[in-house]
Amino acid sequence: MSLLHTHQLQIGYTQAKGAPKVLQQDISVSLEAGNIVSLMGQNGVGKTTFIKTISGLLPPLGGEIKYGSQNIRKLSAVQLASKLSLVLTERPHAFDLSVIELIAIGRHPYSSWLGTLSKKDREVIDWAISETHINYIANRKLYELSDGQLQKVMIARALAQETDIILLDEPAAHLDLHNKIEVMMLLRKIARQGKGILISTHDMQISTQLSDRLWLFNFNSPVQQGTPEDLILDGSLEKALYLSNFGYDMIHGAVAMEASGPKINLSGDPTRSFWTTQALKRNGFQISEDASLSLKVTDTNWILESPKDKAAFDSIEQLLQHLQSNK
Ligand SMILES: Nc1ncnc2c1ncn2[C@@H]1O[C@H](COP(=O)(O)OP(=O)(O)OP(=O)(O)O)[C@@H](O)[C@H]1O
Repeated sequence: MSLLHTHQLQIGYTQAKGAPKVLQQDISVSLEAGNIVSLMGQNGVGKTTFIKTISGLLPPLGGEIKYGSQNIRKLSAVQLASKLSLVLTERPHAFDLSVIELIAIGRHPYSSWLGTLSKKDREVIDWAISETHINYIANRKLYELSDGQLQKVMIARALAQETDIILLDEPAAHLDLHNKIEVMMLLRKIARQGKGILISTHDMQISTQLSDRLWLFNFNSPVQQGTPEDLILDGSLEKALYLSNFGYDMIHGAVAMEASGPKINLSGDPTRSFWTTQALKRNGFQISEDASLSLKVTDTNWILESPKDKAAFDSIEQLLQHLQSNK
């Protein structure tokens, strides 16, 4: 079921001289219930402008935005707030509020005209706080929070809004790895309950591991869409992110380190070999089966063998020191 779709949407902004500047055009996409979509593209390609346009903060320059069967233009601000929640990177203005007060604002579309919270409102607020693991900061003021803590609070507020659609602009920008994984798992769980989640991100883990689909914004060419794996295999992701020049290693999701130094034939435990390979390549060594120098990675050590010599090392650091001194 499509929760949100755009038809030939044109996005951009109005310049000081008054003429509109088009950033992207002919965007026809659909956000389905139960799906996570990542919006990707280079800096300045128009991702935030798109998110702001579909959430009604910026006017479209052309085309159509529909929530279900309703055109966005027919929806009041309160109606829109009951359909979508938005997590932007900007810090909220009301910095003197406490965390719990900010999250309670997410209940605004449902609370009475006096703003009084019902029992249900309180339950939902408690649920949002507990799902995002922010109980320990619930009574702090927003100005007391770190960037990462604030980011989780903004996600909690979006959850408390209980909308079918959640739009997030760079949700992991300030999160450490633990918190990023926690948020990723939470978004996955919520999506599978039937929500549609759109994330604008530069994070490869979020876009390729978590997302069901990618929408790729390019400069001077149409938006591409598909499952992450298809767009990786046909080269679209690499092209959209201008990674071809760097020899981006799409298997490991990392820059392929160019090496032209001595060759080493490496074998052994896969995990330990993976990290050994990374350290060797960073130091200029090539991994090759036709090398006279062989390295066996065991559970406990690293055994280096040349036609003349054999030595064992207890750590990658020791191995590197030996290799560097004999280069
Ligand atoms: N009101 C405005 N006035 C002038 N330029 C603007 C305005 N709004 C957006 N832009 C420009 O439009 C381009 C797209 O901005 P946008 O923030 O949508 O990009 P983005 O894809 O989200 O980039 P990033 O990955 O860096 O966050 C940028 O070059 C930005 O400077």
